[in-house]
Amino acid sequence: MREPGVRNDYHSLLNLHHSMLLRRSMRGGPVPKSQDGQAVALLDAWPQRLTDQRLLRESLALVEPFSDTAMDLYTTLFRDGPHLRPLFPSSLVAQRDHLVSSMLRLIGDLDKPEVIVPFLEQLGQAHRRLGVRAIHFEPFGAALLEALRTRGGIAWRTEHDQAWQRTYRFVTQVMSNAAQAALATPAYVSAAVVHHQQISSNLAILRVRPAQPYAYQAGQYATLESPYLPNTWRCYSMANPPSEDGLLEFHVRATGAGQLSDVLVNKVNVGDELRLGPARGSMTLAPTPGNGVLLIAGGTGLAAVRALLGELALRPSPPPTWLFFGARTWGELYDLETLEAYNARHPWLRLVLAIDEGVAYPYESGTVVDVVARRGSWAGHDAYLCGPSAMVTAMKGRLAELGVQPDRIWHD
Ligand SMILES: NC(=O)C1=CN([C@@H]2O[C@H](COP(=O)(O)OP(=O)(O)OC[C@H]3O[C@@H](n4cnc5c(N)ncnc54)[C@H](O)[C@@H]3O)[C@@H](O)[C@H]2O)C=CC1
Repeated sequence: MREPGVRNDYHSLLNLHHSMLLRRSMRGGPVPKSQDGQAVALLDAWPQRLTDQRLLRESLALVEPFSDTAMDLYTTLFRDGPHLRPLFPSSLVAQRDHLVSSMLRLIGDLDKPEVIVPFLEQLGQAHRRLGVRAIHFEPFGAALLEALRTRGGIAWRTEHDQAWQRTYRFVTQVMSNAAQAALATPAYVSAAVVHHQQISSNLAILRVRPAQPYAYQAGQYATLESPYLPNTWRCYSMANPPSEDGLLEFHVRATGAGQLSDVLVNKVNVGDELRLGPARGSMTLAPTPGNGVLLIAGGTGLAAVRALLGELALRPSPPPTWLFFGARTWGELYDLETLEAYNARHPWLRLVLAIDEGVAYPYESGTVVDVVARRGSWAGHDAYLCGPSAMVTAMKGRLAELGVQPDRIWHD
């Protein structure tokens, strides 16, 4: 293990290098602005991409369980480069799961450049927040290959190795190009917590004031990090549309001890600082002329839906809108005062509240999916869904059966 001072020197040098690139970009130096042409060139330079996809799929069977291989990768990486350890969260479990799901997604979609390039570009930009730079890709790649070869054993073939090497080169080039193109925009802004309301033991509403103007649209989400849990970033939707006071509201459910959500609900308080990554997500309002709007929220998925509702209320003549909000129990239906105030003020809005089991008038009984479906056809509506992924998947299927055109359904 090296001394903390050595680590700090290492990271200071990297920061210096980063500032130099930034200055060069501001002077109009050779820092790429658009990545589209670069990505096309990288794809053209990789003619055996589909064969490599087949080889990667085949190789996965040799290194099962892949989550263990990923953990071997981190062991090798920190053995050879202990100075890299501070770039990662103290618990590697979520990090490993994220890596595994990103790699499986990458392999599954290698034949779809229109999906994979934006995915990698976003990943490249997101890694800036963690202090990851192009220089770190080489030791990571070496550790990845060592982990694959060791686990693959005698069944590991040269073809598998080469396919992984070509893929990794493509991935890191797209990621570094995207990170460089984003150099002039901050990787994150700090934000002060100005309001923390504990709704229940595992649910809180936070309001934060970013230290500088923060651009986003209603329906988008941001990644958050707290100094109480360094290097762990999680996504939360802004629950309000952009407002003049610049405040952002987040709804957070604690899902497990030691997770960021737990820290945000149970530890963070007014006056604490958070870090806020750039806004992401495509679930923004794009009303089809003449259509009604269907807003559907499950649990804290209410956040994004409430921002969309706030945005609709700012428009001169909002379309007829239904808002369905479902929670497991009566006690978990939160933020009702705000929703009921909107409902009372706006004749174009109809609010329906649902709880999974039991009947508690005026709430409807059943999952939000069942309660929406119970009303019959939803033809002529644009639908916006936010909540647990099982709810979103089930709702998408039901809405398609109930007359909503698939391209008129939004979710993130
Ligand atoms: N906090 C935030 O800003 C955001 C949260 N989310 C996601 O929303 C989810 C909220 O979680 P919880 O509040 O714990 O919700 P939950 O698990 O308590 O479920 C809320 C409601 O969703 C419906 N639902 C859940 N599973 C369903 C299924 N399999 N089929 C049909 N309906 C189902 C039910 O009506 C249920 O009462 C999380 O997965 C979170 O990732 C999504 C976007 C933003």
